[in-house]
Amino acid sequence: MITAMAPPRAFDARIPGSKSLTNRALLLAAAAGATSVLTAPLVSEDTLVFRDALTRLGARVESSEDGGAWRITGLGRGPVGAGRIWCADAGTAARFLPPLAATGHGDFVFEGSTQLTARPVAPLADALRRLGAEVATAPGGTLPLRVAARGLDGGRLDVDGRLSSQFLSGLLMAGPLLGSPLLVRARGLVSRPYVDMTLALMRHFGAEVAEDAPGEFTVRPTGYRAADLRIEPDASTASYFFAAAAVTGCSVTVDGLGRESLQGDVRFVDVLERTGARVLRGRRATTVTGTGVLRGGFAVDMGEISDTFMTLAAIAPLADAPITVRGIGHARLKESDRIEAVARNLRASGVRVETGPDRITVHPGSTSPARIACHRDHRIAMAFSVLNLRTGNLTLDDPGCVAKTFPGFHEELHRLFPQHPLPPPTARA
Ligand SMILES: O=C(O)C1=C[C@@H](OP(=O)(O)O)[C@@H](O)[C@H](O)C1
Ligand SMILES: C=C(OP(=O)(O)O)C(=O)O
Repeated sequence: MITAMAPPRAFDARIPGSKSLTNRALLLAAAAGATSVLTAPLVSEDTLVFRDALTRLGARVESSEDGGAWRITGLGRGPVGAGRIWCADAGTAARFLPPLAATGHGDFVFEGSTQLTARPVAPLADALRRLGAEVATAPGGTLPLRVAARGLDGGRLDVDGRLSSQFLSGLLMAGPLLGSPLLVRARGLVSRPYVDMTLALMRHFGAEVAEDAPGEFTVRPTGYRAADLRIEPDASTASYFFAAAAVTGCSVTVDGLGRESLQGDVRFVDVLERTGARVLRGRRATTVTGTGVLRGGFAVDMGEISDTFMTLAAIAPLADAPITVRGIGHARLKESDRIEAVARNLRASGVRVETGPDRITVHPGSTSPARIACHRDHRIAMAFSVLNLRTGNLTLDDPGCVAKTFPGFHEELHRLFPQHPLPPPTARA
């Protein structure tokens, strides 16, 4: 007798817009001379702080009545005036906005949270100084960063890209507002797909930028043209829902995130495929179907998609053999030292873990009850929530920190997987 297998339960996950696309599009629209409309922008701490910062720098941003679109009327040049600009926890604000400010005229001071202040901006400050800008940072090369702006000419520039790609992205986006062409060469660049996203969006807003040789760019001083853009769902955020499919043996589809996505993190599904999940890559949607069993016994370089390494590392104890992630040294400089944060939390729940400067190996094992230390890092909270769908014995010390990129994370995970506990309203974003 042949018995038909029941098809896996299938869900559509509602994933909010990409942070990286939203903040780039906000900046480029604010630098353009007319009005641009962004549809389906991400509404979260990182994008609201970026939007407020641009408003302080002189752009006008209005929300549609349902909040589903933002209308941005840009300046057509760099900002003029003076002000203190609050960047909160947003690396994109701290690294994209100072180069924009340097192309204007006035006095701008960029400040951030204690967490953001611990993250480097020195390579960016150095690059701006070499272009002739007057820039000061705190003694360790961190925020607060002050720009005394009086317009900026282009020129030839080497940028250190080993710690973050955001320095290069920020400089490239300022390029069309300079007085002459900018030729920039990046050394040791990490997170390359984010630079491709920068180039694609700059071109969408009318810029002329070319990659003359790998890592060498020319930006022409054309200014920007207003343009409309629909923001794709965030691929890093989608990784938690795809991983949830893999560990629970169901099927999760994210609409609007297809194989032509501008986001490198869409490649996280290739890594899940190595664990045995089935992946369907459509032009406009991606589906992951899991088996509930994870195949381990491999090493993978996630240096280009490092925001998703914790999604894999957190579920790795469920695999049948060790999993090693390498190439992720720069993940130590994000909202937390992410290699240490993942390792300590897994060890606290009884899992064997080894780390190196740019790698982590997680061994199979069952987890004992533990309180997960989030370090105010949204991705630690979201990644360990996926592991907990299977183990049910983990609690987060700070569930509200997901608000940096997905304030509704707990509600959406709970809607699809009711075993995910909803934190009390006071602990939520
Ligand atoms: O440019 C961007 O939008 C980003 C670049 C990446 O940072 P690094 O270049 O510092 O790795 C990524 O981790 C961050 O979440 C967003
Ligand atoms: C590293 C991150 O953010 P950012 O650098 O933009 O603050 C992130 O969202 O994982």
